[in-house]
Amino acid sequence: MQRNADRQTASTSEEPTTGSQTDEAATSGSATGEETTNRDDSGSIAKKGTAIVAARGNQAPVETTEIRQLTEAAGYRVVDEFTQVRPRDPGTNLGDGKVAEIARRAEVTEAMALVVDGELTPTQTTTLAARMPDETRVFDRYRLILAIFAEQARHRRAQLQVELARLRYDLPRIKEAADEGLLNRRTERGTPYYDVRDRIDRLERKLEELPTPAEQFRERRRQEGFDLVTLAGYTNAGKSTLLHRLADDLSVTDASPAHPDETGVAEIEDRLFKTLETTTRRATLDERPTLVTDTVGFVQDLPHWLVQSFSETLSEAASADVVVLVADGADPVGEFEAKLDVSLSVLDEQDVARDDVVVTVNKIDCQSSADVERRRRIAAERADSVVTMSASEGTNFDRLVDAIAARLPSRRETITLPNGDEAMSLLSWLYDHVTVDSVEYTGKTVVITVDGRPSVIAKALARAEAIAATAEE
Ligand SMILES: Nc1nc2c(ncn2[C@@H]2O[C@H](COP(=O)(O)OP(=O)(O)OP(=O)(O)O)[C@@H](O)[C@H]2O)c(=O)[nH]1
Ligand SMILES: [Mg+2]
Repeated sequence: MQRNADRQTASTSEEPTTGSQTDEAATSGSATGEETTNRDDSGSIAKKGTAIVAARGNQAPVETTEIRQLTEAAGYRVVDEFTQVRPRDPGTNLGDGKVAEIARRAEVTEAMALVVDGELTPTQTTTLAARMPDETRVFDRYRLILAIFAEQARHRRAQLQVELARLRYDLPRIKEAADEGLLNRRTERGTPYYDVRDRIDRLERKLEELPTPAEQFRERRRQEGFDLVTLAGYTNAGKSTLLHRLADDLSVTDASPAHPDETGVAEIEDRLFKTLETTTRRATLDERPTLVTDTVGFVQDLPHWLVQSFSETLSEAASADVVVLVADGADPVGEFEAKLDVSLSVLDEQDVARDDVVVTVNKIDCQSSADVERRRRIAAERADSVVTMSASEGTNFDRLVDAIAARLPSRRETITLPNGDEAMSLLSWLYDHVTVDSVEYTGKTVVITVDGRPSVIAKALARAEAIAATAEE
């Protein structure tokens, strides 16, 4: 009961029409502690029908590319767009005339959504919804992003994070709605505002208590001698494409995965936010066993509270040996530079050392060599290791692997063993776990030179000592 009351308070100010099924599921699932999602099996967002986007700017032309892409990422087909170059109208954001025009168009196109680029106040949302046809839901930019995240969240932890992000978004709005008299209902436990604040507190505690399988998994894998590489960067830059190229065996899914993410095959699509949770695949880089993790793409103008809610995926970067920052070389140069700066500062915030970052200028197949060079220089001003490449065509892929390998922690050692079965068994283990630079047979002994993660080399040396000790007995 309480849940419904909460739900209503959260939706009164923001969602004039009811939330989607998956929105409901994500909310109720976390409130009751059940694992419930109404996703379809493919994990994709169901097509929801048509949408109209509207954007306001201070001068023409008003940019609509990203809001259109976001709307498509949410599962809508954009049928029309309206732009407005006028100061913000306090009542409707867009102005009465424009709203009337949009309403007529929404009627004709049977639009299921009106997406306004920017932030709407609760009053504006209510007013806009009242003027649109009944079936047209009204979203602002952040509500739309939250809806995408809610639908894509597969695991319990991600679902809780999404709900927390939604509530953080709702809280100031609920307060504003209450102040404006749009909301004066009290629930049995208090005011809607305090109910939501309580839920935020509860969720934060719950998230703190939940074990983070990703962390445990990483620690174990590190012990086992895997190097950890994380792919980061803006949405649509080509991270998942690169993961496909780096991974060992994408067609095979592990029957008993050590971690739920490990079965995942990262989806590649020319759509924003295709990857909303991390996916990890095995790869062999310079003969070293590596785990490569694909992460959620950054998006321009993502508010801080939203970034915070997805800190877990960013923390993948912090615990990696190497972070490959994938930059979209097909972006216009100004945008390329701006996004690179934001990406690097996000990594800085996560305490990723610049030395551990390899910047890839991706999609060079889309640019002339002069344009590629311009972008390479911009990247080289900011990071020591820069590779220009095409993930989809494989151009310079080897250079990227070399650049990553050069940054993996390593220790070089020469191991001398008495020749025999034991030595051969250790040698085959070494081939699996480190780079074997040379093997020399000198009759009674085998001299092996290896290069690999310090923890693995230490393990190999201990095994070699044990073999030598047994041979002496
Ligand atoms: N021309 C060209 N297109 C590429 C290249 N690499 C990736 N793409 C395309 O760019 C689009 C986005 O690629 P993804 O790999 O899904 O991008 P992503 O960074 O994983 O995106 P998110 O999961 O949304 O963060 C797809 O259409 C890819 O085919 C490239 O080197 N050249
Ligand atoms: Mg992806």
